Amino acid sequence: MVQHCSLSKFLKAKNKAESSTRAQPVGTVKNAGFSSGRTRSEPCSPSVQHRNKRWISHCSIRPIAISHPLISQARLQTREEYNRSRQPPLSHKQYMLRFQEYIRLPLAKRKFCRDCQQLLLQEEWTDHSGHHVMGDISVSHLKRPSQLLHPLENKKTNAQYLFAERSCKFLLDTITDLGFTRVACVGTPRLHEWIRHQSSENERLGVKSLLLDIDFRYSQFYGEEEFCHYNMFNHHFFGGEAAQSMCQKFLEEDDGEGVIMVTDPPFGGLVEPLAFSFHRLQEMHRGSSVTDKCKQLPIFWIFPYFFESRIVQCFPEFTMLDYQVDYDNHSLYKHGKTGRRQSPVRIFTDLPPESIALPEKEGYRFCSLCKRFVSSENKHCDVCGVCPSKDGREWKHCDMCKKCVKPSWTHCVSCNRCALPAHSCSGTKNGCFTCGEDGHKRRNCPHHCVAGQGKKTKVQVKKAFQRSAQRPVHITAERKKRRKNRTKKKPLT
Ligand SMILES: C[S@@+](CC[C@H](N)C(=O)[O-])C[C@H]1O[C@@H](n2cnc3c(N)ncnc32)[C@H](O)[C@@H]1O
Ligand SMILES: [Zn+2]
Ligand SMILES: [Zn+2]
Ligand SMILES: [Zn+2]
Ligand SMILES: [Zn+2]
Ligand SMILES: [Zn+2]
Repeated sequence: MVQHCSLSKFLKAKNKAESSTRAQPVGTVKNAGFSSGRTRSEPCSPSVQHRNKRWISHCSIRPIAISHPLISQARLQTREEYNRSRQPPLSHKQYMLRFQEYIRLPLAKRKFCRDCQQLLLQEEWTDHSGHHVMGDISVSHLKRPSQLLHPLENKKTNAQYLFAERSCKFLLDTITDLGFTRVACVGTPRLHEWIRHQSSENERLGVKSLLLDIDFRYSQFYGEEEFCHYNMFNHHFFGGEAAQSMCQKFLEEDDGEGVIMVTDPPFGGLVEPLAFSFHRLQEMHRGSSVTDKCKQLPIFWIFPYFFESRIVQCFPEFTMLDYQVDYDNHSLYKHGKTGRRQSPVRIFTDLPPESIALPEKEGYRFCSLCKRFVSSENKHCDVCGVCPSKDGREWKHCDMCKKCVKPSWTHCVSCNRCALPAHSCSGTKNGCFTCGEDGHKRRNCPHHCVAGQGKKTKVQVKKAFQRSAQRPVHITAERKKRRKNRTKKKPLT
């Protein structure tokens, strides 16, 4: 393992990194939170389905608008009004006052409404009669809100896939091995609570965590120094300047040393707007210090491996680790052992890969030629000079294609490339025209820009962000159907 001093040397050296583009001022965003257009005392449906729908609609992540010359003032105003109407009924401060009142209640009086996803004070019980109400909410429940709250379930926008303990443990062990003492958890509520839990059990660990997430339910459990209601698709702090400066203070503490950001965005999200926000968080971390411009906030960005080229376009210094991130509530994204599917979710980082030891007891090994830890099946190819596998299986070298390919592919003479034996030689019927892979079309191809355009400029990234911010709200039934088919379980090909 590379020592901590070499890590900081590395960080210094690489921080000649591009200074990212200044964001357009964020105008309006679609809000998330408890508000459903009804007041807290109005009854709400007890059905689980209804509950999920309600949360999904409030936590949908499509970034709406930034100030833009093509968006009329009137339209911006309408959106602002709409967003105001979606604000949660209480402020973060008010939720905290409620929480203090709540923890003073005896255990028998601590109730939680599962339909409304809300901690209940005694005077609210009658409003929730007929709802699914849990009693005896203990301190350990309150310390593990991600286990109490129902994961949001909208597959397209805001599915809350929560880390399995194995992944939380791996992430925290790695973070502490690398010498970090503060973690900005962007969209990683379970990691945040794991860090807080472990740090309270073991004082010597001493790792602090700040959660930034759009899921406003967490403000019932965490104070303003532990949680910011944040939209990572347009770098918007719902709590305004106060919340933003809380985050800045956290990032700048200890002169910006010892802090890392870990993010696990919803996979349906576009890479560019996310990268845009992460660059802005890095700017916040650099703060106003003129002397130490080279200091950069390191990132663990957790995302599926097939987004590698897109992420690398936005963060050229990032590499992908072989570690397979595992989730509790996603049957597809499980660590592969004994016939289970392998998880396609990986960690992208600007830290040197050789500094991140992957657990040997899970089959990872160090490749001294690639100078990084790789999965057990990922065999080094002497021709390509790398351990080539992306999906964790052993890939094979094709002399005709001059690269390593998936084990299930064979070389097709008419297409002059490797593909699945059952592929259609016209090349375009089912798969992607650019890379030939099934499961997506050319416009969504993660290799598309690499093949066609090369690295994206900051202006292109910014434009993509703006375009995504202006997309219409509606999705046609046809598009919905296509997406549904795409997300159906598919075996590895
Ligand atoms: C795939 S889950 C990751 C959870 C993580 N694996 C964990 O266990 O801690 C995505 C997370 O991002 C949050 N999220 C979704 N859209 C967001 C947005 N626009 N801004 C900030 N957070 C968002 C969700 O609430 C959720 O917590
Ligand atoms: Zn209720
Ligand atoms: Zn290798
Ligand atoms: Zn090869
Ligand atoms: Zn081939
Ligand atoms: Zn062919």
